[in-house]
Amino acid sequence: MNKQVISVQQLNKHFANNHALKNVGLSVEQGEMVALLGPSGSGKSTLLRHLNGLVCGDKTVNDKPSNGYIEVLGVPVQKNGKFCKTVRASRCQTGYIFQQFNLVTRLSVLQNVLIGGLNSTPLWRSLTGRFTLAQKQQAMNALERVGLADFATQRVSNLSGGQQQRVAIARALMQQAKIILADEPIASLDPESSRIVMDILSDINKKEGIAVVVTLHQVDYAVRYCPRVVALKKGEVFFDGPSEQLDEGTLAALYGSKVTPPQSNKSKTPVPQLWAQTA
Ligand SMILES: Nc1ncnc2c1ncn2[C@@H]1O[C@H](COP(=O)(O)OP(=O)(O)OP(=O)(O)O)[C@@H](O)[C@H]1O
Repeated sequence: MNKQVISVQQLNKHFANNHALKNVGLSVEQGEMVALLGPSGSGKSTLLRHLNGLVCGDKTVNDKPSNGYIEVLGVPVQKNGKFCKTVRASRCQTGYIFQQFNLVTRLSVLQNVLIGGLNSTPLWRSLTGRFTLAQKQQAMNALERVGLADFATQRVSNLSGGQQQRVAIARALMQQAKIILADEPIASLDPESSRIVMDILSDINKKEGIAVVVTLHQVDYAVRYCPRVVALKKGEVFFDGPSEQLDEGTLAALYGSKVTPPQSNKSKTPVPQLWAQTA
């Protein structure tokens, strides 16, 4: 049996009176590629941010102390609505990809990738920007991996959105992330750039065995790239299973409107049509 890399138990999160996550439980094993689906506002980003220790769950549930617990890569992230001391250790091993790339656009592509290795760099080297030859080689390898080695010296601001997202993935590789959490990584990209970014994430998942959890609005991309789908609805886990089991009825109940399920996730042809949800 594969090692469990993410464990979420009884997670609740309120924002004032808004119950954004309701008793969420989730378990992800090493090597899995999981799509997180659900209508807008269903809690996908909030759940990802909890996994990365950016947000803490509720301390109490119905006036009783919460039993909420999150563990990532065997390291406790938060327990009973409080961060654990080990949260930083887990964050160092977690690559986080944002919709808006989160790069330093005035720096070069290579410098942005090198930033991914800062956790393993002494402070004085980080502050002076003096990276070792080995680190530069590692960063170049990461850029090679996402097909951007030729862009290493370019300013990030000169790159397209799709290319910038590939730099963000290279940065996660430089970080030697053991899992990747990607929050709507293709939401602002055109279909061709989206395909390239999803191909790269899928390749990293398959070749390195890195678990990937990716929030998506496009059901077709989820089915094509992710063998497993977890769908949230109004903060609750509504569906958790093989993506091929996402039928028309399930999708209609999830999104509250008719959504045609893609034919097959085995198809090698380009993703033909987007079933983007804006509910
Ligand atoms: N920092 C915050 N402060 C207050 N409310 C928040 C905050 N973050 C999220 N919420 C609320 O929590 C709920 C879940 O939001 P979340 O962004 O997780 O949904 P989502 O499924 O990722 O949506 P989308 O697909 O539109 O990004 C929403 O009602 C949102 O308004």
